[in-house]
Amino acid sequence: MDTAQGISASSEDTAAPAKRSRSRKGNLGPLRMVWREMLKYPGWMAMAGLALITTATSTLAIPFGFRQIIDQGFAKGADPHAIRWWFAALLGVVVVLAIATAIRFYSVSWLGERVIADIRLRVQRHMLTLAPGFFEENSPKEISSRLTADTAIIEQIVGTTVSVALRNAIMAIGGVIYLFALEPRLTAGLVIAIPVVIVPIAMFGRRLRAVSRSSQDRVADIGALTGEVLGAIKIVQAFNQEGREHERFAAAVERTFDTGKKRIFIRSVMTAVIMFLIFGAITVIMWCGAIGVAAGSITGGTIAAFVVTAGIVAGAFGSLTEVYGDLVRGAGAASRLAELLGERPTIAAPARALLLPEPPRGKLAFERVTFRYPSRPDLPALHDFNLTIEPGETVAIVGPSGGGKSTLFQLAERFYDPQSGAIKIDGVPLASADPGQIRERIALVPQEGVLFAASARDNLRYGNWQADDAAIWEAARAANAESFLRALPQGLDTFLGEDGARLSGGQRQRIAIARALLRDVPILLLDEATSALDAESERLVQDALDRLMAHRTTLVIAHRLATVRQADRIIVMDAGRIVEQGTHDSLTRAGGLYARLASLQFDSPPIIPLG
Ligand SMILES: Nc1ncnc2c1ncn2[C@@H]1O[C@H](COP(=O)(O)OP(=O)(O)OP(=O)(O)O)[C@@H](O)[C@H]1O
Repeated sequence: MDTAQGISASSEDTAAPAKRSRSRKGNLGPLRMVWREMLKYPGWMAMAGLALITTATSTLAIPFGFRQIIDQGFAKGADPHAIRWWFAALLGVVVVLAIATAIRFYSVSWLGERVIADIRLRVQRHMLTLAPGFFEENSPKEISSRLTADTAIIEQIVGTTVSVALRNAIMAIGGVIYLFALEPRLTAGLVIAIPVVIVPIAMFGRRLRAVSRSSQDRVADIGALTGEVLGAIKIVQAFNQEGREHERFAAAVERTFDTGKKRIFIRSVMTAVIMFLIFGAITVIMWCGAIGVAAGSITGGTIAAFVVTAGIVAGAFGSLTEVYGDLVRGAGAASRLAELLGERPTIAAPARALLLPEPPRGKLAFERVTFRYPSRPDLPALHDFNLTIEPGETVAIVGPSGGGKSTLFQLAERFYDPQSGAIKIDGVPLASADPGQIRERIALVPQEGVLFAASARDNLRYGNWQADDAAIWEAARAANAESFLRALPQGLDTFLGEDGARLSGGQRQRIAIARALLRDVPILLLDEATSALDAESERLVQDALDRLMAHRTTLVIAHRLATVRQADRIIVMDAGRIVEQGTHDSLTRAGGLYARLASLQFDSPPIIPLG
């Protein structure tokens, strides 16, 4: 019974995270990585190994003790002293078994938890070194699932499967030897019976696993659908689509129910078959044994010991049939994690990185830069592009959507390397410098102020963790963020929530500006927000930006008239090239692309060509 439950339950349990690991069947090689991680903890491995051997041997000692007790303890006129001794010994074995089981469970699970903690740390640290381009081809969602689902599979391998395999192998081998010693003829019969029991169980197990897997997929569909619909609740309600969304959800739920029904049906049949096979086998053994007892060739104790040991052996074989499948799943998970770890960063410091000159001047130059995004090799985002921005100069970039404005920022930060040409900071080509040092000199203020799910304080000093509260408030004041920050319920300790959902767009921008002010670097890359702010917010943001840009080299993707008016130079970009440059007045007079764009974009006050 135990075995039946054990096998059917584990067939289903192990199927839970199996969804993503159907590839690379039969290849256990990738598990070497997991083994290497385990070898870092030899003490724990030794303890787990010792406890494993102890539990397996003491489990086998129990039927041996039973036999002695039944044959000697229950016999008429048995020696009470001997009875006491045998029972005490049996209790002793049980105590050892209990303690060793606890130690085995703790040490093996500890190893499982530790190994996945180490793998997660390694993968995350490695991911942070990869260039952003990698995450365009490999979705962060997929990677995060590798960090959770795949590591959970490995945890199961280390924390359960390996221990189950070793313990059951010891018990199966030891048990069969003991059975032969007990009753060679009955054992021979049993050895023939074992496959009769195991093969159908294994077959059912496989079928059940497949169905469980699709059951998991259906559950995942429900999760995805819920996330999608609730995430867009305003659109759903605004378009009166509640009924339709409920129908879609109902269909997904019913599909899940149908697969669930299939799964529980297989499991019910499987339980019946397993019960019949196991109890049938026990009955047959007992029957043969009873004949032996009647003939006086076997004792009652031997029969008892035989049945208990046979149960243990059958259970052990049953568990071993599960192990291989688990190991294959684990190998799939390990290979996906190893793939991530094997990914080489495309952007890295050269062996001998040039140091940027001190003190920083803040000169930024693009020299004959041609660049295509790796995923769009046919389309040059920048084409033989030349631009030099002198220290302290403010250059505004304008141009139609897709013209290559944001690409300039991507390259200045060295998120990508151009196919030809060079980008230089203070005369040093970025490719020859350490990306860490380059980025120490640049502050990026994106269009949408990116906020982390953390306190206001941590959001402000992101990138300058040494900043104390006085410095934070000073930056907040300069960024016109002080008053709303002071009004937050717990001041700087207020949790800003995921995506800073508790702040308005203008407030988020001012936090991003304060963050850049706190970093106090010579080069500023500023992507002005396109979203319209009300007049008061606009004034506050503009005022904050003026302070931020003062004395810094600034490259600004401009969306406001005030910005282009103040810029030392305006660059007009189209299709990856500079098509015009000059000041607002000169470009407006020229009546080219800028004049056209400006009249569409900067609606207040209207631009009247001066020419
Ligand atoms: N990550 C990317 N992968 C592939 N192509 C890209 C990527 N980012 C931008 N592009 C392409 O490169 C070209 C330049 O894009 P870029 O984002 O620099 O334009 P932009 O001027 O900033 O546009 P917008 O004003 O709409 O933000 C476009 O054709 C765009 O489709």
